Amino acid sequence: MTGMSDNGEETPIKVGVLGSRGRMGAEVVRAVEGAADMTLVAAVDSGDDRAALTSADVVVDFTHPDAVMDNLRFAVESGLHAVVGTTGFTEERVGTLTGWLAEKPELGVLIAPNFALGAVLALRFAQQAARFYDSAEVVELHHNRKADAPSGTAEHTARVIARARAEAGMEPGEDATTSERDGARGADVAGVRVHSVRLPGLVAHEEILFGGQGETLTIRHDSLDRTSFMPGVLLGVRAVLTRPGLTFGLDRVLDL
Ligand SMILES: NC(=O)C1=CN([C@@H]2O[C@H](COP(=O)(O)OP(=O)(O)OC[C@H]3O[C@@H](n4cnc5c(N)ncnc54)[C@H](OP(=O)(O)O)[C@@H]3O)[C@@H](O)[C@H]2O)C=CC1
Ligand SMILES: O=C(O)C1=N[C@H](C(=O)O)C[C@H](O)C1
Repeated sequence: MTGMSDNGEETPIKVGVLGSRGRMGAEVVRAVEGAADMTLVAAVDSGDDRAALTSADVVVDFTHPDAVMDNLRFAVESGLHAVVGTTGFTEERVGTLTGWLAEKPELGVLIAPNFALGAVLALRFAQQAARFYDSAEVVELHHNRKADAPSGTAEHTARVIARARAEAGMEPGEDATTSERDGARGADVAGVRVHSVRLPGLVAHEEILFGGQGETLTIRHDSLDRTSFMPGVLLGVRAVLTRPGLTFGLDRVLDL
């Protein structure tokens, strides 16, 4: 709840959704409509007027990596908190957003590469495991309508693993490959190989594989349905109101 009305009742959080006709946006619209402490004030998709969002307290963005920065600039300029699931956040983009937020220190923006609880836990488990194994690789598997590869989750996971290994003073894992067809060893993300699979029937899945002396460890998460992301999105909407500045990752909100 955002505050008290004149008669002493708590007022619901006013939420606007960007990308509202997409796979995720439509699910967010349903989740907000079903939340007792929220009210949906705007549902905006490609070609719609974003002015409808200005009555919101919080905007939720599930659009496209090419659209999200412009949407965020609009949100910050309009004095709206934002919860963002859209992928494509490079360090440069995070720096740009941080600059915009410096002009509006009361505003909060939460960006989460993945809102599913299990995916957030898998990331944390991978971070803990990283320093105990010689090598790590990530395999992400998604539906074939996905625009970006590797997934934002896999990219973030690889970077977190790389950072944990560097902090532990570890060298890159041994790999004798000298002859390689392009892409056969996946994308190199901060020294960690990331492999992307795209198939109809899949939703969102990730395996983090570690190898060491005589053993492997596999951490796997499966989103079997897009409702898996909704508790995290609603949690983010509630949390962002009291978290000024940029928060990156739902793990921060869950206090893991
Ligand atoms: N963080 C997380 O937990 C999750 C993140 N994602 C990410 O969310 C994003 C969206 O995924 P998904 O819902 O599957 O994609 P969809 O393509 O199904 O939905 C995106 C929607 O946004 C619309 N859109 C595009 N540009 C704009 C704009 N400028 N303003 C308003 N609406 C716009 C699209 O319209 P049109 O098609 O006409 O362009 C479309 O309706 C992706 O980056 C994906 O990786 C997905 C799942 C979970
Ligand atoms: O596009 C998707 O579907 C998903 N996108 C996010 C990502 O790229 O990590 C989150 C989840 O994997 C689903």
